[in-house]
Amino acid sequence: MIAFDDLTLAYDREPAVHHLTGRIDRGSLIALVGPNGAGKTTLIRAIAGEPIASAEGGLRVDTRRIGWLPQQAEIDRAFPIDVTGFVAMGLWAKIGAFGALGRKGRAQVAEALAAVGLPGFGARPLSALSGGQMQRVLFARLMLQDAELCLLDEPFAAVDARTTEELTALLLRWQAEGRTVVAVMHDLDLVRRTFPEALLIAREKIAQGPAREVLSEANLARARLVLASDTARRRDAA
Ligand SMILES: Nc1ncnc2c1ncn2[C@@H]1O[C@H](COP(=O)(O)OP(=O)(O)OP(=O)(O)O)[C@@H](O)[C@H]1O
Repeated sequence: MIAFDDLTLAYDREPAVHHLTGRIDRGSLIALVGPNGAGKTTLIRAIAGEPIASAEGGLRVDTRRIGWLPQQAEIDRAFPIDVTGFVAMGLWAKIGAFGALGRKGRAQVAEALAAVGLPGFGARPLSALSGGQMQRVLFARLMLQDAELCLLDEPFAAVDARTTEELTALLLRWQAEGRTVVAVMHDLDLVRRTFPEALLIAREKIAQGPAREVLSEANLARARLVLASDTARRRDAA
């Protein structure tokens, strides 16, 4: 589904992702992990098709049906829209941004809200949701996109244990439906428990494979070391 070929992504000539080679197979459920500043968000944004200041090497993504779940901080919750209107954005590819939602669309939105545990929340303004409820709403929108490739940036940040458990079950369901799911993750215990596969990066690739093996103490220590020495080298050069 995704192939990296000596991929380097940089801002202001500082590489955030460095000489990354590898692939993510169709149907994978994979966690993208690494220390702060490792390049995870940069990489997932590039996969989503966002232009990055400077890109070298190859990045191939084998579908245009991509669904994106941004970090919550990137969403303007004060925007005057209700939950139905927001979740319905997931249908834009089908009905267009200005198309009428219609009875079928409304039913699909209601079904998605029920699937994320928020039945009857459609008329609430976005600003009246808790953080965990907002995360469920983002999952509902992604669900309606019916994407082949689902990309999620820190989907469980600031979400309680029960919500995390319920939303994780959705990721597993999407994988069982044949979708490819890539999620930037910080909770390594959760990754070990629920993700079959992980890709650990520290600008460069540290390891990829079964999550429990990738997240060994030795690999995590190497990731921290690579990032710290890279950062120190940049500081000395500055
Ligand atoms: N828009 C930008 N302009 C310049 N530098 C940036 C920009 N976005 C990110 N960077 C830099 O690129 C590097 C990688 O950042 P990125 O956000 O991809 O890391 P991350 O692994 O997602 O980090 P975190 O776990 O802290 O969210 C960092 O050094 C960061 O400062």
